[in-house]
Amino acid sequence: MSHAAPVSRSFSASGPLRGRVRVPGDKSISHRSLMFSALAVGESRISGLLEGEDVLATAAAMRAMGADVARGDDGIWTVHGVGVGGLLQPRTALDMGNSGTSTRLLMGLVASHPITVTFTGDASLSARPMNRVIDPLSRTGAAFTASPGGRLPLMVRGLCPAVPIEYRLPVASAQVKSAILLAGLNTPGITRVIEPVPTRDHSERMLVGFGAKLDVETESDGTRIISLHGEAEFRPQVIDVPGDPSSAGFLIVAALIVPGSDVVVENVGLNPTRAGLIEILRAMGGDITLLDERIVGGEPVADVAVRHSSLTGIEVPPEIAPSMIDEFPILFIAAACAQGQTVTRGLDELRVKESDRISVMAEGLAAIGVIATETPDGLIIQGSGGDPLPGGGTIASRLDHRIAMSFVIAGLVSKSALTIDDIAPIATSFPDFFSLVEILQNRVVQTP
Ligand SMILES: O=C(O)C1=C[C@@H](OP(=O)(O)O)[C@@H](O)[C@H](O)C1
Ligand SMILES: C=C(OP(=O)(O)O)C(=O)O
Repeated sequence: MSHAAPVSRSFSASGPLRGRVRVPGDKSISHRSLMFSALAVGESRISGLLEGEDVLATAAAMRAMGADVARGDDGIWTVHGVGVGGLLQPRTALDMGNSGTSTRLLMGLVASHPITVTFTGDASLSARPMNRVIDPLSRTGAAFTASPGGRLPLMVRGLCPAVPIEYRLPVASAQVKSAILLAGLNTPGITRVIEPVPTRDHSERMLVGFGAKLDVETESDGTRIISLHGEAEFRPQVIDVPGDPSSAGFLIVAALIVPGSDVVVENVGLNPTRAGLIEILRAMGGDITLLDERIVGGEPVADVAVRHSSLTGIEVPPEIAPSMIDEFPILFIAAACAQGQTVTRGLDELRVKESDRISVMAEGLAAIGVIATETPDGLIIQGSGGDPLPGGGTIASRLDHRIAMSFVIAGLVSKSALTIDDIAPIATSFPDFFSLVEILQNRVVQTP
């Protein structure tokens, strides 16, 4: 599932953004909906599934391991699962494309099944660290043969029955936490993950929804102890996937920085473990109101009303990072438009995403005339005080959807057009991105 040829495109200053748009389904919840439904015996139905390339890679992998996964003409996905412990040996290597979540969570699932699976991916995914899951999963008895540095391509030989482990996370990572819990599903006894810094909790919520017995204790310092009872039996579910707050973030920041904008982004998931961006943008002076707060698919959701605002730079507290980890690239664009300086730190994890998001954003901001200083674990950005950004440069998106989308939004407030060398990666998480931006610009909808 490697990308098509690079698609370069230029972006220039936009008129006000106005209107209402609905963001597509949450990527994290979409991956988990497919994986968990594939472990239930019977038919699960999923509406609002994100149909981005990353999630389609998960769908293909679950099919290759025996589940029946199909999309109806009404957009509802049905999955007939094989049962916990029932995953089959795939005939070929599983191509995970650009998706870290698919790879790491599936490595966990495979680890406790009696199958051997090779995972491959694109150049970005093949540069990302997998030892963070190989190390704990090896303790369950699974065997790994990885490329140098614990990279893809790699092979997992699962062990059944596997050994239940207790593991304290050395990095704040929902992917590592989830990989261990998923290995625990087909393992006798209790698998325990100790999470000193809370990360997104979609796995915990959904595992309980599918019928797993899982207990979470929170200690006085915020450490979470998650205990999963193994040999679970999953019941099929009807799932309504809420909208993706990480995708919404691009449209929310666009409305804040493009003068005259007044936008409602509908159906935004606001799980507290994902809602850091809105908190920080409000602290910067963003006019953001939550409308019609409700529960969708067991998750808090609201429509988010946003008006153009004068933003002020702030120091972003590092503790908030896990709840907005994928939103830092677009926060940096908001900071570039704010009055004064924005300081971020504690963002080491950004260096191991689809690209090194600290240095790639620093390089891109420099290319469009924004002063940004790279530190070992963050960026310090001097804002324009609401003036247009100079623009004019060319941005290397480096197979990273969030870098590409962040600079599309920067282009909307740039004096001279900026060029992005490759916008194709946007399809990994937000295939409708351009249509939604164009709807808000009241332009004719065009696909790139
Ligand atoms: O569990 C998940 O669905 C995800 C966890 C995060 O990764 P890490 O766990 O590596 O921080 C996030 O960046 C990724 O987009 C999705
Ligand atoms: C980091 C991301 O995804 P993944 O790790 O699944 O590739 C992301 O979507 O920003």
